[in-house]
Amino acid sequence: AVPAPERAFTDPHSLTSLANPQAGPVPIADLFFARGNAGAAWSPDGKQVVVSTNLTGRYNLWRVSAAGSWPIQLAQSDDSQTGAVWSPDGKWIAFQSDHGGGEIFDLYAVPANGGAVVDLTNSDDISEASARWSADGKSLAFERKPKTATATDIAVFDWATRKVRELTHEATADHLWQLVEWSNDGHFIYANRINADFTDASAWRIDFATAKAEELTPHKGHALIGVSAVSPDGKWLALTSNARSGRNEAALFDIAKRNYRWLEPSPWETESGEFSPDGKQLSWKLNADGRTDIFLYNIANGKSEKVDLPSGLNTADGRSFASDGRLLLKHQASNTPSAYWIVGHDGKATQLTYSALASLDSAALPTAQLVHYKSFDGTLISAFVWLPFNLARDAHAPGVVLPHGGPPDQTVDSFNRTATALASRGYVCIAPNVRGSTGYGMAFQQANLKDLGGGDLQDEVYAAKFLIASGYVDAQKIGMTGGSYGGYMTLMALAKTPDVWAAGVEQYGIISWFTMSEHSDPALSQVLKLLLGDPVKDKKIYDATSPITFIKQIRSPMLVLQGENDIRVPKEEAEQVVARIKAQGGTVDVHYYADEGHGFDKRENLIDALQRTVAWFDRYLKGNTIAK
Ligand SMILES: CSCC[C@H](NC=O)C(=O)N[C@@H](Cc1ccccc1)C(=O)O
Repeated sequence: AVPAPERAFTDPHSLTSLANPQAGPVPIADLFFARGNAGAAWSPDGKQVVVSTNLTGRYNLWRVSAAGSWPIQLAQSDDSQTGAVWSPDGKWIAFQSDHGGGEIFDLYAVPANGGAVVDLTNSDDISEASARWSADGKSLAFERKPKTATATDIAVFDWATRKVRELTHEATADHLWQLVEWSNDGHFIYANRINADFTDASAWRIDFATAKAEELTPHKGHALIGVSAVSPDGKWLALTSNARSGRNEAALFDIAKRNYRWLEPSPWETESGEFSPDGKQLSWKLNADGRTDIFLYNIANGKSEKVDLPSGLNTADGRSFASDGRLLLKHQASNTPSAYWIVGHDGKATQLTYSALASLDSAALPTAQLVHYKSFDGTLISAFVWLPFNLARDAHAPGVVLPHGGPPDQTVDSFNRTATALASRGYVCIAPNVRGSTGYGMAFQQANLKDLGGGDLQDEVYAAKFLIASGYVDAQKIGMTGGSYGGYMTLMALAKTPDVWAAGVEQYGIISWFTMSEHSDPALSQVLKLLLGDPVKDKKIYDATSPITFIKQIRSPMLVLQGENDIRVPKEEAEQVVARIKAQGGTVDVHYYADEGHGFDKRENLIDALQRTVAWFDRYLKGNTIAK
């Protein structure tokens, strides 16, 4: 068994469908009129907040009074506007935007009181993103990646001259730089240098004047050590490191003495956040099996207090402290769409934004419950299960397994529109955190290395078995759907374990790691070398882990959904899936979304993709030809 935190095993028979006279199929469009939130930032005076939200069906910037007000749209575009940061003089908001999901971002700025948007970097072949203002407002540090480069570097934009100066020049092909923030005195920029498969990282300090970069956390072997903030007096770093236990742990790091003060012991992963403006507190996050809470650590007495928000997924988008110490946090849960909350000096949390359609009553929405089951080799797997209301335990219900992307990622207790749509229509859904997922320590995260679609696929199969063992689900009516690595898993599942699955919906999934290494973004081709080895020397591994090797065995109907501009899993993958299944006489359908990249962003496409998914499962798992 792969080592991971201890959890109690769940008897599948203990799952019990609740009676709920209010329950019924949630209209799919309503789920996407529950708007999303893609980042928020305080104004320097703490009176206003800028939010990236899709109130219009597009992620644009909106300004809202921190005391609560009707939101005012600052900028409009068909393309998503994210990463908003307010200039220190309060006059400008810088942000990033790409074209049609193609991930080649420019940096833009919009006057905070309204006015024309300025394209700051205006470069078609270089991506500029994640801007951070220097405290004097004269410079913006940002992450820079030319389209054909393997590495992301750090550069600075001079506000007065509009000139860009590159600070780092990554020499290896398999490392990238992640910008964190400036020191208050403007002398340094803090950043993380990370290897492309996210198994090794170190905190660095870059001298703004000379561009000299110094590694602050050198270490032997592989360890993930990342800085998330620097204290206002420049003495401490907020660090997250797995060097001590193999699990991410939040720590304070004394820059002069180069030593650690670990915050709170926990069997679960913890992550450092930001310092309060007075430097007395550090925020940190506890991730207990996919449910997260924010805590405030008092640096003087070493005690932590939990921020009082409802249970679920409580997160900080970065830059969450206002200048007077109030906190801006995001809360969501499986039956609650995300919203921003402000935590006052008295610790009381007040909801700032309301994004759900009034008709989406949490009490009528299926809620996810956390379960734990044993996989083929005894490894304990955590999963969220959505059990429909009013369901008879008669082994008649269809079931759907929802694999996540990554592979290093985690299904968390978020508002999951796919699971809600399906569970409200009688599908029992399960979203497992299979080996390879984050959140359970590095040994667990690396347990699918060079074995993609091996042990991790078996963990998905055991998720299906868990549903069947509950007594609710018909073993002949199990489907799978997921995006990216989740799409890969769907292809691998229907091809390698065809007896288990009656239908699949693969969204921008990978059919061949060989063609991926030719067509994917150069940075991701490097990732493949770390995950699988060299495509020529390690051909056997590439063959054994590519769905195309097993595609002849696919028997169940497959729906393919793909963005035209995806640079991570390019359209060639979807085209091969369709061509191969058609050629062997199988059932396959496909829909390509123009102006979409890796995942769908535009409301009409999100609605369309979920409607097609539900219709596919209604047809092939329930035997209905018309979707409701
Ligand atoms: C160490 S995996 C890094 C790849 C990246 N992960 C996180 O964002 C990613 O884009 N993953 C894709 C799938 C993929 C994996 C490897 C190479 C290309 C694509 C995903 O979103 O699941």
